[in-house]
Amino acid sequence: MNDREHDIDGIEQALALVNREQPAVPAPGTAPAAPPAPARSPAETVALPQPDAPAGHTEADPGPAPGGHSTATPWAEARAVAARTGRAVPARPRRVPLAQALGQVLAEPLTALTDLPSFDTSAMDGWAVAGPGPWAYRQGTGILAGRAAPEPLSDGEAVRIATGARVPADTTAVIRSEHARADEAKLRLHVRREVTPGQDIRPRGQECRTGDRLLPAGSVVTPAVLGLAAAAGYDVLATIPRPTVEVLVLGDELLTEGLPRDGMVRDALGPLLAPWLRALGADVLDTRCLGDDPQALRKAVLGTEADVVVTTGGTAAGPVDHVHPFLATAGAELLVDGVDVRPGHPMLLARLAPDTHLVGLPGNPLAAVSGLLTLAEPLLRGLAHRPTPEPYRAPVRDGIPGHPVSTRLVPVTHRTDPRTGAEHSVPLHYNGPAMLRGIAAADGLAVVPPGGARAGDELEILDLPWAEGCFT
Ligand SMILES: Nc1nc2c(c(=O)[nH]1)N[C@H]1C(S)=C(S)[C@@H](COP(=O)(O)OP(=O)(O)OC[C@H]3O[C@@H](n4cnc5c(N)ncnc54)[C@H](O)[C@@H]3O)O[C@H]1N2
Ligand code: MOO
Repeated sequence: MNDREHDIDGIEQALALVNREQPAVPAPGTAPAAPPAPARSPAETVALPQPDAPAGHTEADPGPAPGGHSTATPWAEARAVAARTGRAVPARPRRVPLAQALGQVLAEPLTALTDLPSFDTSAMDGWAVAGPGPWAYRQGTGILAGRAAPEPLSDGEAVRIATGARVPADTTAVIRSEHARADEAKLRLHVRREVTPGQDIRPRGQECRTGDRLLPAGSVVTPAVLGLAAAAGYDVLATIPRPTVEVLVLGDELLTEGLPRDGMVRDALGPLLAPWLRALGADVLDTRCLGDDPQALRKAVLGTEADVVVTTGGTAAGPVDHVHPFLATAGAELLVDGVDVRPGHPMLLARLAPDTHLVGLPGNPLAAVSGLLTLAEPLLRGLAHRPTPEPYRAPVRDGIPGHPVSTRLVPVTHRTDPRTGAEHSVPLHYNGPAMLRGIAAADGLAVVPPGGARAGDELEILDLPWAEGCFT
C-alpha cells in the first residue's frame, strides 16, 4: 500500500456509519487492552465495535447527574445563556492603531472618511484623450500616479497617463497603450479599436462616497478590513479588544510529555485549548497545569487577570473534583450547572465577578470540546460583541442514534455524494467522550436532537473555527 492509500484508509477508519446497533459497553476493567488494529478496509471499519460510550453508563442511560444536581440546562438554552452573559458585560472600546486591530471587533461602523477613489483615476497605462481621435500629444512621460492635479485636456488632445494617475479634467476616455499607435514623427495618436466614453476611468466615488457605511459595528477586523480601513482614510480604529482567557488544567494524573505510564495519561487539553480559544477570538494569557490541588485552584482563579478562566476536569462529583466546592466557597454564581448534552453534560458556567467568568469543562477530552463549543464559544462571542452567525445546516448521510433526552454532538466530515454531487455530512466513528480521534478528522460537530436523526435529515453543524480563523 502506498502512502496515499494508507492515508485514505486512515481517514476511512475514522469514518463510519454510526447508525449501527450500539455495541454492548464492556464492564469497567474488561475493555480490550489493545486498540483496534490500524489499516483496515472501510468494510471492516463499519463492522468494528464502536468504543464510543463512556465507561460506566451508556448513551441510553444518562447516569447520575454530576455533583448530585438534577437540573441540567437544555443545550440551546445553555448556549443562549452563555451568549447573553457575555453581551451583558459592558464593552470597553478603545482606539488602536490599525496594526494592532487585527482580530478585534469594530466598536463603531466603518464609515468612509473619503470618496473612493478620491479622484477620477486612470485604470490603465495608456493615454487620456478628449473628444474623437486622432489626437495631438506632446512628448514626455505624461501624468504619473501620485502627482497633483494635471492640466485640463482640450478637445482633440491626448496625454500619456499611468495606472492610478489623476485623469485630467475634460478627459473623455483612457486608451490602453496596447490599443493605441503613437506616430512619433507627427505626434499624433491613433486608436486601433472603438473608444467608449468613460472607458478605463475609475470615476471619483465609484466604490463609496464620504460618509457611506462600509461595514457594521461588530465586524471582525480581518486583513481585508485593515486594507479597506486604510484605503478609506483610517489611522486608528475603535475596537472591542479580544477577551482574555486563562486556562487551568486540573488533574494529578496528567503528564505533559512522553508516553502514558503507571495509570497516568497525557494532558490532551492544554495543547488543544489555547489555539482553539485563539481561533474563537480570545487572547490566551496562560495555560497552567495545577494538578488536583484545591488551594492552587483557589489562588489561581481568585488571582486571575483574565476575563474568562477555563478549567478542565474536576467538574464531576469525584473525591478530587474541586470545581463545584471551590465555586460554592468563592460565592460564585452558577449560571449553567450541567447541560443536557452528550458528551459534556457536567460542563458549567459561573460568574466570579461582574466582568469575570469561569467555564468549567469536563475532563474527558471530547466532553471538553463539547463544553468549549457550547459555553466558551458563545460567551467569548458575547464578550467581544460579535453578531450571532446564522446556524448552518446540512443533511447527514447516515442515521445517527440519539440520546433519549439530551442533545448529542457528533463529529462529522463534509463529503460530496458521488452519485448526486450534493454535499452531506458523514458522522465519524470514535466519538466517545474520552476520544479525540473522530474530532481530529472532522470538519464540524453535528447537533443531534434527542431521539436521533435519520439519513437525509438536515442537522445544525457547528463548524470548527480553523476554516475561518487564524491561530495567532
Ligand atoms: N458519579 C458520576 N461520575 C461521573 C459522571 C457522573 O455523572 N456521575 N459524569 C462522567 C462524565 S460524563 C464526565 S465527562 C466526567 C467529567 O469529569 P470531570 O470533569 O470531573 O473530569 P475528571 O474526573 O478530572 O476527568 C475525567 C476523565 O478525563 C481525563 N482527563 C482529565 N483531564 C484531562 C486532560 N487534560 N487530558 C486528557 N485527559 C484528561 C481523566 O483522566 C479522566 O479519565 O465525569 C464522569 N464521571
Ligand atoms: O459523557 Mo461525559 O458528559 O463523558 O462528557
